[in-house]
Amino acid sequence: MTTSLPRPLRLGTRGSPLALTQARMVIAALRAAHGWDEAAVEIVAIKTSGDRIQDRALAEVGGKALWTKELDIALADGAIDFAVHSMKDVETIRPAEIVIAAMLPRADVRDRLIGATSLAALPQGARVGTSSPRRSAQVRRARPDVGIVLFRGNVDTRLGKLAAGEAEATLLAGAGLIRLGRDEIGHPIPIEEMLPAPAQAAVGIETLAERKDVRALLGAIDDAPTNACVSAERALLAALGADCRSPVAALAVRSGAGLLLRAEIMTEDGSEHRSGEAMLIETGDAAALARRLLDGASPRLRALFTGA
Ligand SMILES: NCc1[nH]cc(CCC(=O)O)c1CC(=O)O
Repeated sequence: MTTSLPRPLRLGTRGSPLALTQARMVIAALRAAHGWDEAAVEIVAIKTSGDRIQDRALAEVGGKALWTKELDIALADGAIDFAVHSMKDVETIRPAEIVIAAMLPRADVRDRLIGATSLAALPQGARVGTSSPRRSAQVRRARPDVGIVLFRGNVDTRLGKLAAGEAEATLLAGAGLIRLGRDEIGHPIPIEEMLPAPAQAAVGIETLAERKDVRALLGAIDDAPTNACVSAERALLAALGADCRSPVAALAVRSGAGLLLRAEIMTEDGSEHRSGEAMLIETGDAAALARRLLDGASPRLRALFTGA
């Protein structure tokens, strides 16, 4: 490490078990890439607004930057050198002074159903616990008889609610379960049946644009294919003008030399739905897909978005 860098480097993260696990994965990757010792990076856990609000759907709270604001401030203040996030929780539009410097290799992108082996196997009229407008829409589309109940909190809180009988089933990202060492939990839902959230299963690292030294160190652990796919999904979100209230699913995968982007917009009750896909050849192709989805949407579906 050069002398201009603080030692230890301070890694900012939320304090949830998943966030801390992801932070340790980043430290392990940095140590392997740079040959650092154990003391090179220190974890600074910071509570975000999203961690404090447990009783309402986040979409209802409607606040901006629920999972990042406090970490953004810590970056700006120099209290931390970089921040680790689940990319799924990072707003589409970031402050100009912050850059996404690296992403770890993406994990399994699929959602998992816990409590039944498949959506089709859910009992008639079952309750499914989720706070995600996307998951609600996808479940209701496949199973209009199913009721949605609000489930928030970290993985253990949600599993606790399920065990307490507050719902017959719940949905969680497989990536989180795998990273937490809970790979035995739940049944993966094929992406044809439930396209994941944009940026699901990707861990990103942000720092200040002006911290060239830190950006270079982080760049060494960037997984370029993950970064390209997640960036395409985020470009689609930006073009849609999606916010946390807009049910959107999107997944880019490598296809030949390029990327194939699949996307879906829907109303939360699952009654309206549009999906499409595009090979991404040029900059702007993700935005063109967004426009195509919105152009064919009903006024009610289009009203959930502000873009294109
Ligand atoms: N919104 C919460 C959140 N943010 C990231 C993950 C899981 C890990 C990931 O997708 O990277 C989760 C929980 C979940 O959706 O089950």
